[in-house]
Amino acid sequence: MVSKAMELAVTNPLTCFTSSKPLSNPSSILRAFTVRCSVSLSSDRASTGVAERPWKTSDARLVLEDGSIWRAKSFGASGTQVGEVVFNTSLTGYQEILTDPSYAGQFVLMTNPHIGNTGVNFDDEESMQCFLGGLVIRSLSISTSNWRCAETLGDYLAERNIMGIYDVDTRAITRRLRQDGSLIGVLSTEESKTDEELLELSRSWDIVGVDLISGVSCKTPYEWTDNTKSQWDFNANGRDGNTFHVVAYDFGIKHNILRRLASYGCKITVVPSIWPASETLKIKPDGVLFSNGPGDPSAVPYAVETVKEILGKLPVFGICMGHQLLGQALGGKTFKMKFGHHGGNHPVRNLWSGHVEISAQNHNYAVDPASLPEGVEVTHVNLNDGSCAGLAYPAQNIMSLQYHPEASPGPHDSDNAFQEFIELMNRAKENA
Ligand SMILES: NC(=O)CC[C@H](N)C(=O)O
Repeated sequence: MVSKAMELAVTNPLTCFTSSKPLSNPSSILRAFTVRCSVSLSSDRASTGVAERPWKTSDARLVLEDGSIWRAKSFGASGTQVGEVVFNTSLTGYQEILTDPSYAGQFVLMTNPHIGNTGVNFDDEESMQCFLGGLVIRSLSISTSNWRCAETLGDYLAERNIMGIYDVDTRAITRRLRQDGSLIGVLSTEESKTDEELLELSRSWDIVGVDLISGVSCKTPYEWTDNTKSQWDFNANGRDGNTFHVVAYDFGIKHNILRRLASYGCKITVVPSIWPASETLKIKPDGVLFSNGPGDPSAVPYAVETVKEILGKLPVFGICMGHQLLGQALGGKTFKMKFGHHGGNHPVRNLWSGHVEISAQNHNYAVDPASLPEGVEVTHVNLNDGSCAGLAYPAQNIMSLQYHPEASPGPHDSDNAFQEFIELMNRAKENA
């Protein structure tokens, strides 16, 4: 009997099924063997050292809330997981993406079809954990070839209990997300679960209105001392060597924000998302950074209150979630975008300098500039859709960016934003 979800999927022209039936044509068997044998070699290698079967058949499903069912092959962890599917257009840097806490609750679909070729190493992590819901890719590399590779991507995900699927039509899913907007999906390797059950799960879960930052923030304050390692450091000219003390609110902070601040000479105290503003003011830092973080910025009013209490008293810099919280604290509103911006190739115009930066982005929400009060300036605009990409309120030493000057992964065009924050702190110090 054809299930309801199957029926929906069959009637939907974009729905993709990968056959798990044995192939009858000998030349296609040979083709399948040559292509897939190596995949199973790489994923089976870790556990047994030998390939157990010549090719892997589809053993996983991605069920989207629109009723479409995408058959795929699993790697990493197995089980059933629900999340919001977003697509990321970065060509490189999957490990930084996997460890970006802002992806909590989301499945990241990489539009670059070839993933896993550099394996993973332990230097490129953006946090101590993978918080994302799962990884969706077209093709899992059959080998890893990088001098820093310490482990295969599949083993890394399995150890961290993160599900991955490959051999799925990521272009078709991306086109659907662009057309209909981000969709909730369920990834499952459990044959015992029916399509209807998975569809029901996808339709009963939501990411809007949920506080996700409390699940990824540190629990106690700590000092950060590492800077960008000398072999990777760039843009070192022009740093004035002054030391500024920055309190960084960890709403899911990426390590490269901390590395870049340290490289610019900052001494950094990282504090949890619920750290009271009064405690920050007591420390008397030179400036405050409000970090990136996952989820709906309008679902964390306590963080907006903290930002409000600090505004006007110290120079502040907001990045992504931090920018959205600042927008709200200044009286503005945030809204959910259709499918957001996720990738390392987003053009942004700096309205003050006129320069265009190619930027790294990862957000599903944005600040509505029309909701902002007089005096607050939109400083940067995303050139793909005209959305607000940066704000400033010079009278109160406030600056913020919707995107990622720390990149990681992504181009370094926007690194100068850290220098601007240094100058903001410098001016405030001189005028004090
Ligand atoms: N990278 C981030 O800080 C993400 C911000 C916010 N959670 C969004 O999705 O819009």
